[in-house]
Amino acid sequence: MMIKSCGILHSNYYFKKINFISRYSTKNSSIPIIDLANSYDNGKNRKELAKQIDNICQDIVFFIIGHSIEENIQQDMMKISKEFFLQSLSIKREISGSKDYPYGYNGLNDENLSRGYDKSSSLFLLSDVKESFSIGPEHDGKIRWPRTPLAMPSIWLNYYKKCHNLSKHLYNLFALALNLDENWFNNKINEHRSALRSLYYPSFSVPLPENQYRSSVHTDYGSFTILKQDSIGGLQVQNRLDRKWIDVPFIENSFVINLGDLMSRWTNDHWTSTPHCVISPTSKIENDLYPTRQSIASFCQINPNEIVRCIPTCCSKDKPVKYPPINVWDLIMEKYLASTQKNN
Ligand SMILES: O=C(O)CCC(=O)C(=O)O
Ligand SMILES: [Fe+2]
Repeated sequence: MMIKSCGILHSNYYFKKINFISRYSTKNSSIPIIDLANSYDNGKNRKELAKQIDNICQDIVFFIIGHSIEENIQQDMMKISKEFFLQSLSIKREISGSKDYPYGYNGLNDENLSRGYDKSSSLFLLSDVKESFSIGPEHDGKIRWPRTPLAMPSIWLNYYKKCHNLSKHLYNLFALALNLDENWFNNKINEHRSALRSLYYPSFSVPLPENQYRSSVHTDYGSFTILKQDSIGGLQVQNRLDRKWIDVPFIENSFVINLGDLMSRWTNDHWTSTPHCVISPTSKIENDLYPTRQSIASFCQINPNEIVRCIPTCCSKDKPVKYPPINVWDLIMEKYLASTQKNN
């Protein structure tokens, strides 16, 4: 219904408070779901949503729905990645990472993410039971693609572009949530080094030992991660307030957003990066195997030469700066080399 007052037309809808947040709750967890659909065209909505994002980021990860990445594009990405992983090891090993090219293929036992997170407890852990393939941005030199599948470059680059566009929207919301100008992050991501990584956790027939994970406990290195997972489960995150580990369920056509280490540094721990891991499945499927699992992580990184220091709105006399300024790429490489033990 339209209301006419003082010559200005308003619709009732305009005044209605939009509910952006719902929650996925189980007996021992509750994870917020943010619907972005109404946040694209309307600045007022973005500000309203940003206030709620500030509260959520002080606590835990969140899901996003109503985002801009079409479902068929997500499915193509999962499908072509699976085709890649099901090839012979020799083809996959043709593109492997190094200090100078921290992308490409990592096979079973090539990585232990907890080594870059908690050196002491990682000594007891065996390597992660997973495979991965990663790329960096096109503007950072030539991407090394596997020989096959032939359609991989076009599908991956399309997905990469979509994630970057979505990340720009999320950066704007995070800036508003931190009482900054909406564009505050723009000049920090114009030469970004965001990485796209597809993960494949193979099936197995006997339970993994207690000291082995599919992905061991870690925090991500960049600003935040846009994570797509399949319906198999296993992802767990640690709640900031009570430090409890909770399962992250599968929600169709959603992404999990978890904050990385740069957010802790920028915000002086007002928000912190979320420790997470992937545990092995507890039940077998028909063919007497524990099921495979797939996920796609888009790690949103900033310009490599950027110095990250506390955001002015996050420190005061009562909240002195905790972290010294740091060059971003140094921090990322330190963690990458620790978890992969690649020193050349
Ligand atoms: O596979 C997942 O769901 C999570 C993977 C992950 O946390 C990572 O690669 O950093
Ligand atoms: Fe992660």
